[in-house]
Amino acid sequence: MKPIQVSAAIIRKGDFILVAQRNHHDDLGLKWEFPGGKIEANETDEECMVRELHEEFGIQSKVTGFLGESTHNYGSKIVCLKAFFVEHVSGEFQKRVHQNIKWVHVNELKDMDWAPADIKLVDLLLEYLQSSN
Ligand SMILES: Nc1nc2c([nH]c(=O)n2[C@@H]2O[C@H](COP(=O)(O)OP(=O)(O)OP(=O)(O)O)[C@@H](O)[C@H]2O)c(=O)[nH]1
Repeated sequence: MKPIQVSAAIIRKGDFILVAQRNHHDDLGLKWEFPGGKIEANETDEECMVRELHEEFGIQSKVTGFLGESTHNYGSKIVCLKAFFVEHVSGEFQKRVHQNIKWVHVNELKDMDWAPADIKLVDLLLEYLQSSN
């Protein structure tokens, strides 16, 4: 099975990170994720990131760095998630596709009910934040 390539955004405001809850109608409904989505043909990971954030929230953004990746086998599909640090450039966040979106303090990230592929990314993010303090 070929992994599905997905870009996921780490958007930070001080000690808070933007997290999104998958719509109850969707696969992995009500699990929390980092916003983003599947890479389309002829698109780089970074272009995908900016496009998805515009589609999902109506914002303009730019990718400022790469955190790391997590590959998870869901049985019916394998997802390769690449997490990027993203800066919010302009526009109000609008909740267009998710059940919920919220800013969560970094100390509370571990307590969220994450999509399984994201658990490794949360660990990478916490390590990164500890080492950059
Ligand atoms: N955007 C995003 N997708 C994630 C994360 N973690 C994770 O397992 N995924 C999976 O990666 C895929 C992302 O595709 P998408 O966001 O475009 O999702 P979708 O609901 O349209 O997918 P579908 O076509 O499988 O229904 C989904 O299968 C989703 O379950 C995450 O943190 N962010």
